[in-house]
Amino acid sequence: MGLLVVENLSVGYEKMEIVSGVNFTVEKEEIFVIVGPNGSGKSTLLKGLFGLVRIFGGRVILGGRDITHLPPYKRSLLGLSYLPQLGNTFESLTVWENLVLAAHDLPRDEFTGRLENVLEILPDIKRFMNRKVHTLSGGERQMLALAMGLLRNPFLLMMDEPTAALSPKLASRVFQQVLELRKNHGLSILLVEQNALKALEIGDKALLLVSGQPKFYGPAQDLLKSEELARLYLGV
Ligand SMILES: Nc1ncnc2c1ncn2[C@@H]1O[C@H](COP(=O)(O)OP(=O)(O)OP(=O)(O)O)[C@@H](O)[C@H]1O
Repeated sequence: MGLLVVENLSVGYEKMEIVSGVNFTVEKEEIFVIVGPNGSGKSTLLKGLFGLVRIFGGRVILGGRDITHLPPYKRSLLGLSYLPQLGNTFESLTVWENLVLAAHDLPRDEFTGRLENVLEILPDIKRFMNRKVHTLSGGERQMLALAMGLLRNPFLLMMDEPTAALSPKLASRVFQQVLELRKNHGLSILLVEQNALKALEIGDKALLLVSGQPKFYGPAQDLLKSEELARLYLGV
């Protein structure tokens, strides 16, 4: 049994089904990559896994438990963490205030210890702890969003295009961090990426979505090697 099992899942908005009939499994300590052209439904699928959009059919099983219809906060308490592409921080508040908010529903006495762990993983945050978020660079904001996700001690971290709007150098750092989170902290990571080539290089398994339909599911290396799919859909 995988850590996250997605069975014949279809998701969308109101009357519109956007993603249809998706099946995949994410194992412990696996990096799972979702790629596909613009508008193919990658973000919608991720939102579906976190309970933020309408489920049209299928099931989502986390650690053996059916979470298909659980609200997001309950999924979060079960160890699933979701970093959205936009609006993942509170701009007019300081970094410290954002971290406190991210942990608002956790036991108070756990906050200090968890924050220490997170600052060990992302020490750079200490440098801008008292700054307002709107004064941070794109890379610093992304780091804060990651810290907010990690504070919740997830075992499965879902990231929606964490390298969007970052320079190639900072994007490489994010990919490096993803590898370290797996290696040093045993996390599983589900990564939606525009930067398909780089993401597939660090990924174990991959799903290719095209117009809401799964076109490929299997080892990430196989997708990279498939000249036809890579050329047609990933611009490789
Ligand atoms: N709130 C919404 N209501 C209705 N349709 C939406 C909503 N959000 C997204 N869509 C539509 O769903 C489709 C899939 O969008 P989605 O953002 O999931 O794609 P994506 O693969 O993540 O795209 P990108 O790579 O450009 O971020 C698009 O046609 C989009 O216009």
